[in-house]
Amino acid sequence: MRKFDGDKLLVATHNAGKLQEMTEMLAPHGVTVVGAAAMDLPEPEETEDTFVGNARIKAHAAAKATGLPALSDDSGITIDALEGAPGVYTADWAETGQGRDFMMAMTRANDEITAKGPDAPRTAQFRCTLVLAWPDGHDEVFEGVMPGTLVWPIRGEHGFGYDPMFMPDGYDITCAEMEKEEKNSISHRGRAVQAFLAGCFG
Ligand SMILES: O=c1nc[nH]c2c1ncn2[C@H]1C[C@H](O)[C@@H](COP(=O)(O)OP(=O)(O)OP(=O)(O)O)O1
Ligand SMILES: [Mg+2]
Repeated sequence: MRKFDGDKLLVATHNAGKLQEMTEMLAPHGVTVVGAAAMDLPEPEETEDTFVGNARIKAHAAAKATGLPALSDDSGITIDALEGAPGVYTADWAETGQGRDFMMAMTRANDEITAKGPDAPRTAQFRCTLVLAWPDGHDEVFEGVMPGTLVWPIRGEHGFGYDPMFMPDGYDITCAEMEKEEKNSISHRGRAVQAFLAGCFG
């Protein structure tokens, strides 16, 4: 596996919540995170139908544009009662034309599960694929999963996206009720970052 040997890492995301979590998780390892917006990078179209496909698009676009290694994150939620939906379309469910509305997206998720009947499982997984791409076209892929249950009504003010409806296995609070360190220690993104650190450092 190719090593990352810089001290500044371009994280190819326009999502402020992801960027904050990456910064918190990588700072203790001496890595300074720079986001896509700070580098004036455009937001590429995510035209693939897999997490790894879209993560590759974002990482390679940023690496080519800057000449620096770039780490992207493609993530989302897979709901068992909905055969894995919204999956790679997790962000699309929140799209309104005037920005994203995650209350609308979470309501849709709850409504679609409820429509499956009282016995439908409420289990789901948060999934994260990280791709580290270099300007020469090489890349490395890392994945993380967090299993849990979708609760209704939503609870908590922390985090972002679907955090207020996601209760990780082994917890009786949602990701939006956790301290950020706690979420990072068990989350899909946290697990993928651990794999990245184990694979690309040292
Ligand atoms: O820890 C999480 N807690 C709550 N919600 C989350 C999480 N992780 C992903 N999600 C949801 C919201 C996000 O909008 C979508 C991913 O969509 P995705 O295209 O990968 O990210 P994005 O468009 O927000 O930012 P970008 O593509 O610039 O990295 O899944
Ligand atoms: Mg996106």
